[in-house]
Amino acid sequence: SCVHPDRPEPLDLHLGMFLPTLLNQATPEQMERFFTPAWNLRIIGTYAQTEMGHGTHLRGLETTATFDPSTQEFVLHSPTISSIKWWPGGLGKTSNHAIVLAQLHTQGRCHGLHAFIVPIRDMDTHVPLPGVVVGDIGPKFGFSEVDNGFLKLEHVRIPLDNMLMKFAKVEPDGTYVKPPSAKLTYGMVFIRSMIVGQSALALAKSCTIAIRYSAVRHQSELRPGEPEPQILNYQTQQHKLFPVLAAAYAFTFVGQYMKDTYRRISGDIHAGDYSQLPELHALSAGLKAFTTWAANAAIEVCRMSCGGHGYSRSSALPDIYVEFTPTCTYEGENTVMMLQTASRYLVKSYRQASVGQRLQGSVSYLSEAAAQRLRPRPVSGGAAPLSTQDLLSLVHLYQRRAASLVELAAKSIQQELQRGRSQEEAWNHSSIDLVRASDAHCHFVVVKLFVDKLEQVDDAAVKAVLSTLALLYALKGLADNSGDFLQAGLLTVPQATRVSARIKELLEELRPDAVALVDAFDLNDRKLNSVLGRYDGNVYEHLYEWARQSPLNATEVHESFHKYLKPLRSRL
Ligand SMILES: CCCCC/C=C\C/C=C\C/C=C\C=C\C(=O)SCCNC(=O)CCNC(=O)[C@H](O)C(C)(C)COP(=O)(O)OP(=O)(O)OC[C@H]1O[C@@H](n2cnc3c(N)ncnc32)[C@H](O)[C@@H]1OP(=O)(O)O
Ligand SMILES: Cc1cc2nc3c(=O)[nH]c(=O)nc-3n(C[C@H](O)[C@H](O)[C@H](O)COP(=O)(O)OP(=O)(O)OC[C@H]3O[C@@H](n4cnc5c(N)ncnc54)[C@H](O)[C@@H]3O)c2cc1C
Repeated sequence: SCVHPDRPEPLDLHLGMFLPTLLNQATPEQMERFFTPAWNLRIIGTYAQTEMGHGTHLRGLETTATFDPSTQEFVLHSPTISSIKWWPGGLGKTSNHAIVLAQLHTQGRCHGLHAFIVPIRDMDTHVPLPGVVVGDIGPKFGFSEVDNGFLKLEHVRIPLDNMLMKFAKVEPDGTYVKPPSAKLTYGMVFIRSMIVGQSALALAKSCTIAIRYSAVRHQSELRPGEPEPQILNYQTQQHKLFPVLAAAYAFTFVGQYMKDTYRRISGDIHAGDYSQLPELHALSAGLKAFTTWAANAAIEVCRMSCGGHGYSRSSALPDIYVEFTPTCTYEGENTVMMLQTASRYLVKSYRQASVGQRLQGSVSYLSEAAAQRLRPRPVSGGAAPLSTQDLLSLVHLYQRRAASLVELAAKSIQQELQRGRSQEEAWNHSSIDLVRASDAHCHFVVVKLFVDKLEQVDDAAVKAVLSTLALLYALKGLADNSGDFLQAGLLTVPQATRVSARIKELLEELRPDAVALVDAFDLNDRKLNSVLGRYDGNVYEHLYEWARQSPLNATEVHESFHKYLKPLRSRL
């Protein structure tokens, strides 16, 4: 990042996971011994959890850490080819330490996954230590700046005090002391919470580039005989880009909320109050999946809306995509995260609400829905009147859609059980519904947070344009998911038609402010690194200059002419 901020780099894992894991799971003595040198880059670490055979299924990880009381050491070992640690960033060539997640064995019993600090390279020569086989996993889709690596441990011995023991402990005689909560050793909640903000940044960069370029690009004919219009004047171009702009603002507010919530709840956890950990896990897992999936798709929309020049690396959009897309996989594969939110939180909350429990936090609406189910349904049974102007009524609509889909998933599980399926099979045969329920829950949270944020805006003009963006975000989501709302009886076909018409009006309303709204992200040219997204709009001259710098243009006649073309001609 000394060359360019935001590009992935080998130290990302050291900064983004190694240090935070020490902060969350090291004892004060371990902080002294490891954090200080790690902060000064004497120790450079990574977070080695995933193995060749397992990434999602943590309980299936095979690396072992066996306590040897005779020497007061743990023996770290990779017992199978599939147990080789695979993927950790900075592992291949950069790190000299790793936090290794391994199955802890002591006094003949396995106590599950725990974290161990394992030196892997000599601190002075950087040569791999005895018993350590380490290297890079080879070229990837992107992330070429990062040495994602493999690590094979052959009976490597580390001191007892290298197990991160803030929560769980192993006594010198090998006695295992349980953590106050088994959930504390999972980790990853911090980085998932941070990724929500990364989704917002990726969206802000992409729509800044695409909207600025769409304001300077003139193409085709809108009215015969008139000059070629800005492509931003085409309704289809607005329909592609303005919802992305709205999502960029929405996710910025959600990212701030996620950071604040993480800070608040992790403070409670450090004070010994674990009661909010399930909400934090469910929210961070769900919003990480929801925002990265949405941003991943939107970056491609922005690239394609720039035509051929969008495909050029000069636009920066290919790099933004290649660097962002693994967020849908790492830190918890998105489908699995959505299932976590649904199975470990939403369905559990639905069942609690169904027996009259008053729920708090982001699922409090499920209590309302449960109470609603007990009240007699209105005879009409039809959808409530729809306002395409009133944001609060739209928030309520999203809330009811989420409640409906959570109920649908819970009932699906019930029906599968009644068909005689086992618990596990019943859940698996309802997993499509579970993912839909999580998606709808997260969508409601995003819409609600966007509207809540407007209450904090004092400037009338800013509030007006943000309200227009919030309306567009909510109505576009309603149109894109109209099946859910129709199926839940929350929308009629005439209302869906009105929504489409209102979206067109909002696109027109936003057109005059579109460039100002992306300028407001205040992403300077160095951060954007995009010829198409330049603040001065001077695209063509800089595009030509950028091409001229291409290494292929270092010589007028490329050596390939003499090496291949000319000899080929002589043989024809
Ligand atoms: C600083 C800004 C960032 C800039 C960038 C910096 C760095 C770059 C960072 C990242 C990119 C590069 C690196 C990427 C790193 C990685 O990818 S690290 C590896 C990530 N791997 C995963 O996330 C694994 C995903 N799998 C799992 O989490 C578990 O297998 C899963 C939860 C899916 C299932 O585990 P299992 O043991 O089967 O649990 P259960 O489903 O049975 O649940 C048991 C209970 O535990 C609760 N729980 C589960 N996970 C957590 C958690 N993380 N936190 C808290 N609680 C958790 C769950 O709710 C259950 O609770 P109940 O029993 O229901 O009460
Ligand atoms: C760029 C990059 C950087 C990474 N950096 C690190 C790192 O620094 N440290 C580290 O430890 N790891 C790292 N990883 C690994 C990453 O965490 C894993 O790839 C991720 O957790 C997914 O696990 P997996 O690859 O085993 O995929 P799998 O879990 O095998 O997923 C494959 C498919 O199976 C599906 N699936 C799996 N389980 C279930 C289920 N229970 N229900 C339904 N469907 C399921 C998934 O949805 C997916 O479609 C990195 C990965 C990438 C791409």
